[in-house]
Amino acid sequence: MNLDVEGVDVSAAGVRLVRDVDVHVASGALVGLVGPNGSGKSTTLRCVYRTLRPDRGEVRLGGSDVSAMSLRESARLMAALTQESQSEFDFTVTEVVEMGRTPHRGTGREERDRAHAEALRAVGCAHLAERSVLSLSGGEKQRVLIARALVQRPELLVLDEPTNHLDIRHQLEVLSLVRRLGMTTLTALHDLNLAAAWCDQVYVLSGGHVVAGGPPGQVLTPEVVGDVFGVRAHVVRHPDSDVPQLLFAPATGSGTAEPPKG
Ligand SMILES: Nc1ncnc2c1ncn2[C@@H]1O[C@H](COP(=O)(O)OP(=O)(O)OP(=O)(O)O)[C@@H](O)[C@H]1O
Repeated sequence: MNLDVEGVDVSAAGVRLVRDVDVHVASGALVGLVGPNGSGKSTTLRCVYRTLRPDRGEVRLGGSDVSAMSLRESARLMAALTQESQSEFDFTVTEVVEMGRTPHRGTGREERDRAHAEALRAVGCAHLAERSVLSLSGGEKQRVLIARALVQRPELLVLDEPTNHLDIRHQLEVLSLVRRLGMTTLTALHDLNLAAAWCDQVYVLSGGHVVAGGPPGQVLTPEVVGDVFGVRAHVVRHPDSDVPQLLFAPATGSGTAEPPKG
């Protein structure tokens, strides 16, 4: 199911947070939102999963305006893994995953148990079912939260920094899992190289506005990265996959010390 964010403006406390944001995610595509801190990535995602209401513009899922849907209806269609998703409560993994079934309450116990088991298997966490989430590593916790999103059986996955706090192996595991699932996915990512390697399309936000969008190789150029992030970037090709990857250095004359030469 495709997602279209069109001409979205959002304000809070009288301040415009994002302006005229257009983002399109084709059915089954993995699309990344990148940009500096405070550029509007989470705000855009919040409009999609409906914790913020745009002042102007529209969010459409499968061609239907989400604001015309009941919250239950849109919760059945999309699942979000947000910055606020981490729980500090002593729930078991199964209990956390069960929370994802809330929009489907009323379905039989058998179907519910099957959905939980399937989701935990998909993220490689079936063996953790009875563990307290408080005892899990950051990577395990993140995968359990993805399982919670999966039991919703959503058409759209919305992820806000799913690789936050994960070591490199777990970052790659989480993105490879998302890729394998083949679901329509919109994700905010800080790491430009992860976005370049895993996303079909990337949108670059700066100051609450989309400044570039398209395939990573066309969008994450030294010029765009230099303008938006204020650093020098060089593009190289990954020797295994040939995807574009970026090497960074402080902008000339930025006053930032150069790293020591080897
Ligand atoms: N409820 C709010 N009231 C006022 N300002 C807000 C509110 N929510 C977000 N902002 C501001 O809007 C801007 C965009 O925030 P947002 O969280 O979308 O950025 P981001 O790109 O996700 O940043 P980060 O990379 O730091 O997570 C920031 O300047 C933030 O302080």
